[in-house]
Amino acid sequence: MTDGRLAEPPSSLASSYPTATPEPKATPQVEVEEPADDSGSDTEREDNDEAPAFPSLNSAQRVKSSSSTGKNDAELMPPPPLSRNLDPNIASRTPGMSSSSLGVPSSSSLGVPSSSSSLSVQSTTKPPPKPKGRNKVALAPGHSPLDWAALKSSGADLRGVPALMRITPSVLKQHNKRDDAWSAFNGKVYNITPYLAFHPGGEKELMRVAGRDGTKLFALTHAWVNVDFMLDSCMVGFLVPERSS
Ligand code: HEM
Repeated sequence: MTDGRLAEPPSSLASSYPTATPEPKATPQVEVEEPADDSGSDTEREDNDEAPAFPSLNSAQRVKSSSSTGKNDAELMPPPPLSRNLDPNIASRTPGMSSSSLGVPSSSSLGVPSSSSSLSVQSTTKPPPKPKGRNKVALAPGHSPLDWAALKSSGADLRGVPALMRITPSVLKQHNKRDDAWSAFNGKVYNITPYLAFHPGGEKELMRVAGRDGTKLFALTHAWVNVDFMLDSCMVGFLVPERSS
């Protein structure tokens, strides 16, 4: 059995661990005066009252490791981040903080306007502004752009004239009815009657240029539309100035 002496380090060992336990000689000098009824060897009793070192100074735990944790640096848990910028907790991020340090492209680099917070979600519920002066209409069945492409390449006569003509503004003006509508675009005159029901902007809009030069209005509405390609099979001639007589 242990009698307390076993836990007491030999004087040689104690001197080799100066910081592990208080100096054995310092404390006993104080405590030896307090117990008055103790008998026997004073020196031994002083040592017995001393709390044993735990783990024992010569224990296997102490021997096998040079550090107090028994683990080397590689086995230890890494220290907490020094800066909260590195904190993966989203709630701790400050608004507008650069996210480049987190490996995330910043909103400004993506062309996304930043609001109060770089992490805020941009609202996508706002509808885009409706362009003014433009309004597509619902085309009747069989009158889609594909249907028009099929019709104009079918070989059907969409011109209504045997050959291309020289057309003056006064002559053009005579063709301003729905069933006989001509219009000039970029110096070329087209029979627009066959295209009326296929026009995505509606018959009414297209009839605004019937019997006159529609170049300006066409360019103001949809300059990207290729009228030459759309109405090539409807061409009736070229717009020329009035004859001076
Ligand atoms: C005969 C010549 C014309 C042709 C071949 C033509 C053709 C077209 C085409 C292909 C579109 C669809 C455009 C798109 O989806 O981006 C369109 C739309 C439209 N067009 Fe024309 N167009 C002609 C003349 C006109 C004229 C003279 C007007 C005059 C006011 C007009 C008013 C419109 C409108 C308001 C739309 C609806 C645009 C939209 O909201 O997307 N078009 N047209």
